[in-house]
Amino acid sequence: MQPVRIAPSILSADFAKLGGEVRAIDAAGADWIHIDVMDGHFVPNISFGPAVMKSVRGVTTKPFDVHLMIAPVDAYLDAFAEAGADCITVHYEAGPHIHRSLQHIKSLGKRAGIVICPGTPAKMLDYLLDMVDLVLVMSVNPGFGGQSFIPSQLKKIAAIRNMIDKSGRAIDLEVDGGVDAEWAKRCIEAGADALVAGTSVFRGGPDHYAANIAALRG
Ligand SMILES: O=C(CO)[C@H](O)[C@H](O)COP(=O)(O)O
Repeated sequence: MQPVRIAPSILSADFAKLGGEVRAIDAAGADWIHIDVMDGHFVPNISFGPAVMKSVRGVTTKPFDVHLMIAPVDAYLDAFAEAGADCITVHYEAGPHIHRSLQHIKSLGKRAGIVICPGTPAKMLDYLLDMVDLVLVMSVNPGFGGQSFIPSQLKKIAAIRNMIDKSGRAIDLEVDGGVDAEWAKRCIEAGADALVAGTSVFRGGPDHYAANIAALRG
C-alpha cells in the first residue's frame, strides 16, 4: 500500500482568496487538490464549475482530484478534463450508465474514479473495479462540508480494501467527509490510502495548514 495522500477540499477555502488558498495548501504539503463540484440537483448545494477550477489550475502543479456531484454527469466530463482535471470521479448513484461515464473519462486520458454514498454497498463495485483508478468512499452524505464522519463506513472501507487487493490492480482508496486526525487514523487502519479533508485542513487559517495536514498523516 502507498503512504497516505492528503487531498484538501477547497470547498472549505476562503473563496475570496481562492488562488492564494490553493498555493497555501500546496506549500503546506497537500498531495492532491480536491475539487468538490455540486450541482444543486444531485446534492442540495451548489459550489463551482469548470471556469473556477481552470482559474486556479495555473497556481499549482499538484494533481486536481475532481469529485463531480452532478446528475446527469456525462455532458460535463469534457469541460472538466479541459479545465485541468487529473482524476475525475463520478457517483455510482448519479445515473444508470456509470460504466459509460467511466469509459468516457478514460477516453479523455484522465484517471477515472467511482464514488459511493454512505448508503451504497461495496458490492456495487464488483463490475467496475477493472476500469477505475480510484474508489472514493463518502463518509458523510454529499453536499456540505463540516459534517460528522459516519462510523459504519469504516467497515465498507475495509471491505473495499479487500476487493482492491484481490483485484491485483493499483487502485487508490480515498475517503471523504468528516475526516479529522482521529478518523484519519481509523480510515488508514481500515485500508484507506488517500484522505479528503476540508474543515480539518483549513481550520485556523494558512499558518495552520502544514500542521493540520501533518496531523492527518498521523
Ligand atoms: O465532498 C464533500 C461534501 O460533499 C467534502 O469534500 C467533504 O465533506 C469534506 O469536507 P469536511 O472535511 O469539512 O467534511
